Amino acid sequence: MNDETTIIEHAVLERLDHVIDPELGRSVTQLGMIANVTVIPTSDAPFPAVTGSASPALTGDGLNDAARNDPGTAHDDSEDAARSDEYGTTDRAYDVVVDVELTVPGCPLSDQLAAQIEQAVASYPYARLTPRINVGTMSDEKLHALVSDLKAARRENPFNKPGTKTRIFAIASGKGGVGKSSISANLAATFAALGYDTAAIDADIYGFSLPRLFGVHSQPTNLNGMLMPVTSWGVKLMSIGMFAGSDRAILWRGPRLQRSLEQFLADVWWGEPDVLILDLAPGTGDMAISVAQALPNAELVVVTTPQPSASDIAVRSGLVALQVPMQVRGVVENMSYFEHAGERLEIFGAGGGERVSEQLSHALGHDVPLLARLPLDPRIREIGESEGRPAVLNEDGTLRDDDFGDTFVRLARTLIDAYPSSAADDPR
Ligand SMILES: Nc1ncnc2c1ncn2[C@@H]1O[C@H](COP(=O)(O)OP(=O)(O)OP(=O)(O)O)[C@@H](O)[C@H]1O
Repeated sequence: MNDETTIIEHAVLERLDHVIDPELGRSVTQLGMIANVTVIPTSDAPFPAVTGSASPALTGDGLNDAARNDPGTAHDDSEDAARSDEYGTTDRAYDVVVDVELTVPGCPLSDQLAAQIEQAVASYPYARLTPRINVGTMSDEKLHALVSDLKAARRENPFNKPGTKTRIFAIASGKGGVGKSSISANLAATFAALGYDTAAIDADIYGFSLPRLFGVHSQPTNLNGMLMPVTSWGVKLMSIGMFAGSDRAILWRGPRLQRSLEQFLADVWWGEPDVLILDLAPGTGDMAISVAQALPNAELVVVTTPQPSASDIAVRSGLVALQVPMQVRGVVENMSYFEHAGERLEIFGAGGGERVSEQLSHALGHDVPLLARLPLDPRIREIGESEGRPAVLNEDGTLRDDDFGDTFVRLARTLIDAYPSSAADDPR
């Protein structure tokens, strides 16, 4: 190996530092996924070049100008320029063989990663580099070490650590069928579309809905016992429903379903999302207590429909905050009205959201506002359940530019922009 190939090899490795594994959120070099980089002069290229010749890269008409300007391959060009001055490399051509080791064989994101690595290699501006990517799989030993590292890193940054940046919104309802899952899915999709790194957990173990609402049919990747959430519509998702029917579900879950939330938190690689949405099981039961224990920072949002039969029990789901350290952020009234010929018909009556808001404010001693009222709209069911897309999104994943979209954007911003009113002086 001559000096120049060594320099290019280092430059390629530096560029690969900027290639981020989409699932693990770390660079492929940091994860040990680059087993080897070999730089070989291409046989039919002019070699060696005349040292000190004018460099096309430096005069602005060089190779890969577009790639140089790509922020994804941001790099300290002054160092490269010095190298180019020294070696005059711009008319040289090399094959760059990159041996990539994936964490699991047949990783669904391997094509995406390979393309990013190719782009990073080809973006080197001072020589013509032809990437040759060999994709393999990590040895069990290496994978074991990587997963141990990740687990250690995760322990340093759990969701319940004071000062964690992740805001956790737990969506609760007194009874089933009021739209808690639909609201969880649409709220998560809204946060993601607004640019927040967003995760969602289906904590409704027996009545899971999120896979269907997000059109997820795949299973999470299992990295030696650590699971990667499945990303859909920009949201990192985890649900027991992704395992239904598989042997792995039974093995992983065991008989202790009530401890599922802790397992979702402990066994899944979440990184550090800005927002975590929890779709709780209906009722006032064990799951809310589990959430409060595992995630004391969680903020509860209570969903109700307008009729008293729903709102009375919704109040009880909020009163759980009297027993456990959990902040109740507000109330969302769903199926509030149906718009027909310009008129708002209150099919399920009126006032449920306000009643829940007033009663919880009174009982908890701080303001529990009515945050939003959502219409009864058949598209919520049709798009969510049949098409596997949260109805707040257009087909291209952008937010709907109408009342429905605006309501969710306002709800998301209200939740994220303000901290719970009583958090600062809550002695718990
Ligand atoms: N605003 C709405 N307009 C029309 N249909 C809605 C609306 N909100 C929810 N739905 C539909 O109502 C049904 C129940 O909604 P969803 O599953 O979200 O409720 P849930 O409270 O999570 O119920 P469960 O806890 O039983 O899963 C679904 O078919 C859903 O598509």
